[in-house]
Amino acid sequence: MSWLSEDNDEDEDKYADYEAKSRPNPKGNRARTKIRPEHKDAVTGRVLTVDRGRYLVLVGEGTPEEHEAIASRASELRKQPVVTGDRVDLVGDTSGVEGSLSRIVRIQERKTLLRRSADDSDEVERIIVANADQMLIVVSAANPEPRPRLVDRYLVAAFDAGITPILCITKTDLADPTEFLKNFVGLDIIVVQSAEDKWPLETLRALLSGHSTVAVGHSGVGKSTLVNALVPDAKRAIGRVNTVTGRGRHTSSSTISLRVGDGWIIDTPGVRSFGLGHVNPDSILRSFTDLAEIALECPRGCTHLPGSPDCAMIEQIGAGRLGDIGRYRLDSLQRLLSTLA
Ligand SMILES: Nc1nc2c(ncn2[C@@H]2O[C@H](COP(=O)(O)OP(=O)(O)OP(=O)(O)O)[C@@H](O)[C@H]2O)c(=O)[nH]1
Ligand SMILES: [Zn+2]
Repeated sequence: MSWLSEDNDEDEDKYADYEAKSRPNPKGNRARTKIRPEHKDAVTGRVLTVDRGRYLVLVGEGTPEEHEAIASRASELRKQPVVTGDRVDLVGDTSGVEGSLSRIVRIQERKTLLRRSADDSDEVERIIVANADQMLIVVSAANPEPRPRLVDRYLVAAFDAGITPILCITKTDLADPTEFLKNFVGLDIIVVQSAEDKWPLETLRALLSGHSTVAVGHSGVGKSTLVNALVPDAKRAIGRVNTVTGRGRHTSSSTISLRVGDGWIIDTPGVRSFGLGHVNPDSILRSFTDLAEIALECPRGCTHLPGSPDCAMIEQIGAGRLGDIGRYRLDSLQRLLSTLA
């Protein structure tokens, strides 16, 4: 059976007995009394990719027995999405041999969770990736034109999730990114530049080493090109940018984890928007520790946006506290907060 199979539930019969025991009493709404099996023999794995109800899971990571297994999701997890990057417990046939199918019975506690809320272009909230500790925000210097607001949105999502952002600006052979990059000088983030035939592979490998890095970017910015250069076996589809609209075709359709040295890069499909309805402004302020300290003196409910009455940050930074960099940082913070306003 292909793990790309459309049918999510064809393995259910194998577990019919188990299902029957764990189903709630159809008549009542009493709590279930049956104790579920504890799955003591479960093995742990890393979800590499998800495709139509099938999960590709890496089992025995870093051991001589390391292999990929295909899994479905136990019915008791039905309401909980399992996403790329999740650590899961598997039962059943975890051998990974052709036709084998195991079953995810538990999702281990997540260290981070990157989400995007429903918005105009996508009406459901999506969890993009679990357990990433870095976000590589890929943006092109030209073709398509860089959009600071989209980068701001990625930054907000990263700060909110407690994920460290890194900015990678591609296609610097086509345009000078200096002006664009001025938008981000107030942020304490690493910026990497990339150009055709001058891929910053050593720099990126060093940054990715030992981390789980989710790569995000608007379609067509050259993210797949970079990922392919970093992980030559990955063969991520590379699209052509439509020269009329500057938009890339959607060529990569699923989120996938790829190994880069002793780290992981998690490539996501190019997105045009990034809903942030779930984000609390306080979580953004927390990422600016120097400014957060001043904000303690702000009036209750202060939004810190330009024009906020008696905002301590605006007053003190305006008066030179933290110097020039303070002004840039306040600008950046206000821009990020305004994406939520
Ligand atoms: N001039 C130039 N072109 C580049 C560079 N990087 C990528 N490209 C081209 O940009 C186009 C889009 O690249 P992709 O790697 O498919 O872009 P993507 O961001 O993965 O887009 P999706 O797959 O739609 O998410 C391709 O034609 C690439 O050859 C670069 O540094 N300079
Ligand atoms: Zn304030």
